[in-house]
Amino acid sequence: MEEVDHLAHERNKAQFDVEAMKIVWAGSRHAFEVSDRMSRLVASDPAFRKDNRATLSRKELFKNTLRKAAYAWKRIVELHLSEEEASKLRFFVDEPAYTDLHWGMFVPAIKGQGTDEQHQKWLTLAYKMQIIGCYAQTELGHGSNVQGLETTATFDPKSDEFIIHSPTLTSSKWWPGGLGKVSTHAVIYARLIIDGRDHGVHGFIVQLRSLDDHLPLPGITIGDIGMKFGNGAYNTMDNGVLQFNHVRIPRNQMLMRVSQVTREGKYVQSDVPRQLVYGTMVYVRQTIVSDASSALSRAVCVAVRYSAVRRQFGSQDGGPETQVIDYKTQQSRLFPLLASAYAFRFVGEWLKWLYMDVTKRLQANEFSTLPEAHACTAGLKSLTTTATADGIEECRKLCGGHGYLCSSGLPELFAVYVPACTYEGDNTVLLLQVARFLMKTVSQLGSGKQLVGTTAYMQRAEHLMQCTSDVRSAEDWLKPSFILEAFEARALRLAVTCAKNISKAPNPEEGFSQLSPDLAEAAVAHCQLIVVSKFIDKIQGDIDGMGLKEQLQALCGIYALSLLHKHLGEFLSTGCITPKQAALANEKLRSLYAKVRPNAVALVDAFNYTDHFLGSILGRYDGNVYPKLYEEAWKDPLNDSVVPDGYHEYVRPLLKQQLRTAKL
Ligand SMILES: CCCCCCCC/C=C\CCCC(=O)SCCNC(=O)CCNC(=O)[C@H](O)C(C)(C)COP(=O)(O)OP(=O)(O)OC[C@H]1O[C@@H](n2cnc3c(N)ncnc32)[C@H](O)[C@@H]1OP(=O)(O)O
Ligand SMILES: Cc1cc2nc3c(=O)[nH]c(=O)nc-3n(C[C@H](O)[C@H](O)[C@H](O)COP(=O)(O)OP(=O)(O)OC[C@H]3O[C@@H](n4cnc5c(N)ncnc54)[C@H](O)[C@@H]3O)c2cc1C
Repeated sequence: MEEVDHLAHERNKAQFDVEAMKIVWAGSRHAFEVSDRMSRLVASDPAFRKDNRATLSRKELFKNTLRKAAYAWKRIVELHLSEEEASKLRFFVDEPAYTDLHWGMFVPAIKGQGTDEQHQKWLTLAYKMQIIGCYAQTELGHGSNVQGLETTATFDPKSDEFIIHSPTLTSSKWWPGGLGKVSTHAVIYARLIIDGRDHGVHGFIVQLRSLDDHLPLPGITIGDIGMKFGNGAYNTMDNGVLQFNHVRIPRNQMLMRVSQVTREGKYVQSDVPRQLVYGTMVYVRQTIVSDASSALSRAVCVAVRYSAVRRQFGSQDGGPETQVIDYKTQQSRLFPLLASAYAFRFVGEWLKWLYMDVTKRLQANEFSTLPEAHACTAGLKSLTTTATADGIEECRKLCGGHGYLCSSGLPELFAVYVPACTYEGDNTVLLLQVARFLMKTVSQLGSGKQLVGTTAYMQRAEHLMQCTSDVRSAEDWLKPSFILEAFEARALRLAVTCAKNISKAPNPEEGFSQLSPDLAEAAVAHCQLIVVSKFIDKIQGDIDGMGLKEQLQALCGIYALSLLHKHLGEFLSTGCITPKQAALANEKLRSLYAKVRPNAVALVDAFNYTDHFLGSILGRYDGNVYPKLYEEAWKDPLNDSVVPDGYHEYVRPLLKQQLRTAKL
């Protein structure tokens, strides 16, 4: 049968070159080609089928994930895929698995915190998957407060070993992905004790299970922590619990790049800052920002396509009803999310650059940009994951009732995504890290110290603290200088107000604690400024292709002005803009929605997602939603029989009883 593109009329309206936008979205032609090839490879292989996840039991689900992970590895080896291709392939398999932690945290922890000899020994095994590792930091009693971890690693000079021990119930490792059922090894974080002295938290490589029969090694108790939120979803992952009972490991299994313990039991702190023990978290937070753009763009792709297919009300003379995407309220909820997906993509690209830059500097023992890298990764991880989790849920609502069906793909996407607001640092805790960094920076204002990087704008404090916006027309709100000034002034004024209020407290710690809700808002304002400014930088760079710049300018305007609208109270109360200018911003926003409307479907096509990856009937490329939804309903196991199991036991007797009562 001939395939019909129900969205062809939408695609024909596009005013830009979609193929060129695909390259911009991917980051480069090379990145696009790799991504495109890997997504097709996965989509065309029935072994990677994923449409049955919601109906599997936990055990079936988990075994299925093990099968897919093994098969993915087989294909990676057979096809001699590069690291970049392999990681894209795993991404498109789209199923959380122990391999995420092996490649995403275990390997980077050893790379970042291990010595050359440790790299030689452990990375060689890990790269071939001859050992499988996880990242075991969090405990039952402490996650956010890493310095509060209780597991101990006591040096025994007689045997030249560390004794790893869980002294309390709350010191049980709890949550690490891959730990519960699969990992043979872990990088664990424990307090280093030498001669009774506590040297704080350090990383150690510990073997957990036998490489022969997979049983836990002596002294190790290990298991899965149980079902998590949602059907399918993150339950493909074996988040685990782990207790140590005086487990011995050789001294050379402490990760010794940051500090060392000698044969004699001497603790040696190198020039490298202690905070590098937290380095893996900086790396992963940076990857989480790019992942946010992937998750949000996926939900937005579903909601945009479905909003163009769905019609309600407004039929004139028996003609078709209105496409719901034409309702201004739908646009005002949907287009800021579309714009955010692009914004997070570009800020993620920049953050990757920042991370690579700081890594190069660290290798050359230059540590000055580490605090900024920490603040940016922490803050942007927090900002983008919060917005993405909320955005996925909004997309579900934008799809009305059908969005609540598993076959829309949105419930599972939400359930898989929402822990990103907690893992790798609770989002509020991370904002407070940014706030600390901001308070330090504000305290340096006027000291003559040159501010660089993302706080460079504070250098113009004198102007930004007293300026009022020069915006006179709605059109002015498209000028980057006006947008930037408003966002800079708001961020700086919120931070300076916090600093002033903290200084009134009996001591800075008490002040910080009292002001923490305001500090978190100041941190959000600073992070939003970063996203807006990186979007503007992107547009001002090399963008080739018909109509691309215009579309990106419109999206950038929508991102910035919808934030201005959402946080209007802050922009007005800090005196950065006037109510009249706020009204002009809203006027501009409305015209930008109208500009994006004919391009909306093409703008989500530019994500280049296969139907397999989207996993959504509502978001199908061809828009053929209704027949497929109808077809899918009949596949539900509940429809295997006409009369359901349980009818004769529980329904029939009720009906009979009512018949008897009726006769009486
Ligand atoms: C392609 C691969 C993708 C892989 C993706 C895999 C994803 C898989 C999915 C899930 C995995 C989830 C894994 C996890 O969740 S692992 C556990 C994560 N845990 C956390 O994030 C804990 C959060 N807590 C902390 O980070 C810290 O405890 C803290 C909140 C920062 C506080 O720490 P501490 O008490 O030591 O710090 P202070 O506030 O006193 O700060 C001391 C100074 O250190 C600086 N600092 C803090 N952290 C860092 C850092 N990471 N890097 C650099 N510097 C840091 C801080 O700013 C202070 O500096 P100052 O100059 O002010 O003294
Ligand atoms: C799906 C998933 C996967 C995970 N994978 C791993 C893994 O692989 N390895 C690993 O080691 N860990 C892992 N974790 C653990 C995760 O990193 C922690 O749960 C996370 O860091 C949050 O810490 P917490 O649970 O202690 O939260 P808590 O700190 O107990 O947070 C509870 C509440 O207290 C608030 N709060 C806490 N401290 C402060 C403060 N100072 N100021 C203001 N408010 C505060 C928080 O905002 C939050 O609202 C995973 C967690 C999840 C959910």
